[in-house]
Amino acid sequence: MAETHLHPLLDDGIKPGAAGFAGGTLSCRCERDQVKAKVESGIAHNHACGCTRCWKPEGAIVSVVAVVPRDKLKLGSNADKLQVVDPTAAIQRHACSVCGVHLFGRIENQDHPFYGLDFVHPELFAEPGAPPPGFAAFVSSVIEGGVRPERMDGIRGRLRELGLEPYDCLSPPLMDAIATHVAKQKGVLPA
Ligand SMILES: N[C@@H](CCC(=O)N[C@@H](CS)C(=O)NCC(=O)O)C(=O)O
Ligand SMILES: [Zn+2]
Ligand SMILES: [Zn+2]
Repeated sequence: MAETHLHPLLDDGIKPGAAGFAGGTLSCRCERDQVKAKVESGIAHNHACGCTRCWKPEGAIVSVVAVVPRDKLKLGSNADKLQVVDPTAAIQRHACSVCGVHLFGRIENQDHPFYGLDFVHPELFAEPGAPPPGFAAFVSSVIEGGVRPERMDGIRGRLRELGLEPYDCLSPPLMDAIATHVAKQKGVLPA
């Protein structure tokens, strides 16, 4: 059977991050006039995402995406090239209108469980050492991106081999965090 290529950051095995990784500069992939943003923080919840909305490099089956506090992300040069991909989505993905890379995704709805966090793709950091992904989310969604359903056993098997437990939504701790937020909003749990 053909090898399963998931993403350039995953295909050769997952490399550990550097202890002191504290963010750096994200760049789009234009040959010139790159859009840049500075992240003055480490990343959290790094994971592979199989959904159709997250940016992935050409040929990848999954994206790799993590979060940073939104107040730690500062836009830099050529930010005027950014466009919001889908203004109706919960995550407003700011994409370079020339190369298509999503520089960051932002949640503007203050009631959203993940409000305050921006989504970033760690492979866009100039600096090495970002902590590696720890699980895989929205794995069944790769079918919506055109992957044949017969490949799913191979894809989930490869993710497990890499130590990335595959989930078809988010991981249990993140699903619990979302449910807790909703329960507090509804008043069934104390705020
Ligand atoms: N099956 C859908 C799932 C999309 C989805 O729900 N993506 C998740 C993970 S990134 C999400 O939180 N999306 C919110 C958003 O895109 O605004 C697809 O693949 O398009
Ligand atoms: Zn670009
Ligand atoms: Zn996604």
